[in-house]
Amino acid sequence: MASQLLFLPHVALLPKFSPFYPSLFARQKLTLFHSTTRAIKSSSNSRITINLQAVADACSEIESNGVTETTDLTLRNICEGFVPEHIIHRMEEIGFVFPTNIQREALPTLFTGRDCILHAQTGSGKTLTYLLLIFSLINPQRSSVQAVIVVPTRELGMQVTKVARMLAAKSTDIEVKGCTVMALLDGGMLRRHKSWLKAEPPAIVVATVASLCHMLEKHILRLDSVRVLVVDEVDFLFYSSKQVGSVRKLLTTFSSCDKRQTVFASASIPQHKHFVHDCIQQKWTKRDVVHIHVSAIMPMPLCLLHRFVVCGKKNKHQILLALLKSDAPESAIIFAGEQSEKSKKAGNDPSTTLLIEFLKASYDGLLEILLLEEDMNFNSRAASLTEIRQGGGFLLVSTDIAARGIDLPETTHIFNFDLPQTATDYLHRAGRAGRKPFSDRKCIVTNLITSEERFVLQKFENELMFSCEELIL
Ligand SMILES: Nc1ncnc2c1ncn2[C@@H]1O[C@H](COP(=O)(O)OP(=O)(O)OP(=O)(O)O)[C@@H](O)[C@H]1O
Repeated sequence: MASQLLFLPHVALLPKFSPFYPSLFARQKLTLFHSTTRAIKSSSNSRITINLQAVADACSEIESNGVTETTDLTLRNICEGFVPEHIIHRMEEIGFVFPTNIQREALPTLFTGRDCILHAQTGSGKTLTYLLLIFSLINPQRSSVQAVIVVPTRELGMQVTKVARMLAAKSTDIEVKGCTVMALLDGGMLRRHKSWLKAEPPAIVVATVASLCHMLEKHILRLDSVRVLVVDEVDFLFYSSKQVGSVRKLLTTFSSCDKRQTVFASASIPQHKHFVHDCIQQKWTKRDVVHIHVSAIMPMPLCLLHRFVVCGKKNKHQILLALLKSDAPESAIIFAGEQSEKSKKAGNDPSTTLLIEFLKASYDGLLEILLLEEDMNFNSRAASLTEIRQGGGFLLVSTDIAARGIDLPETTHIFNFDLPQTATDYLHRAGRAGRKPFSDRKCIVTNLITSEERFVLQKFENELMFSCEELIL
């Protein structure tokens, strides 16, 4: 570990216009971080180089200096008295024993009933955080919808539903009424859901915005009894021109912030001060909403190593193939850009199709080659993810549809075959790897870029405060 080098820009060198520019408190922590690190070497390219072991040491020092404490506190210690015993028992059976930083920092505040914005790195366990709050509040004896979780995609909805159902499943030795969880997602059987909602409303609904609003507009579902409303990947929903109107309506017209506890979650909340201000002004949350920002000085998980390879458009496929051979990932996601309207009109094949065809013809490794993209029908999309979750290694070729929230912990490598559009997209794509909270395994993010794209990658590095090393093949 100590031999790995990591580059972290000095606070004075961070671009102030960056949406990820840290708050004053975080800047003070970053300054403290720099001053406590002895492994600083001067560098000519406006960056300082820090030994990774020193980073880890300095972090725990900062953490014990008021950010988080490293104690033997368990999730049970935090949840007892709030979350029913059978849920705590299930949680431990599944293997969730010690809290991650966001769980340790957020749960005590959530249990006081305050609205919260959970802002923490990818793979840091935000899902379990808000689910534990939900289980602390709902009463399975009551036949009404008591918690709603809004997600941007069907895939993320299925995943959250699965975790909620796993926690709610009755333990064999404990007799309790089970709590029902409905997945109300785009592409689902809405007619069946209508009958279910009328006959016996589930306690928890996990929904995509369009399906949820459809049910609300048709008065098939009401939010009167909802005690918690969670919006996961909140920045994505607010920045999506298709969904933002419905999300606002959901937060203010279909229900009122005074009558519910509101929780927003994401690894990226650009302009977060502005967002908190909007939350209060627009009555999306109560006035005393708490912004819980974990790892404010480092939005990117430390377990990710970033590198780039400069290549021409013509040899990109071959370089990818060479990297797959030399890196031998356990499982990998290859991100390709979405096809432009212009390219569609010209009758070109999308980048994803070309990649899949190339890999099927040339890759002779053991990993299964799979595709996930918006243009596939919902059944094929589900089939790809089911295949992945059945085990065995995979090479998933995908657009940004797989970049948000999808949890495939066996992913060790990310390849940006095409660079993402924004630093936020980079953060979420990269964050599909390195998703085992207590593992010190390093995962690799590789960017295949042309020499002209180097400055775009540099911009992402500055905004997200990480550094990419060049790999010369
Ligand atoms: N306390 C815990 N102990 C062990 N593993 C945990 C714990 N909490 C969560 N995990 C695991 O960590 C992984 C990431 O969790 P989760 O999907 O909630 O991350 P996230 O913060 O929502 O990430 P993203 O921002 O990318 O959506 C999951 O595989 C989950 O099972």
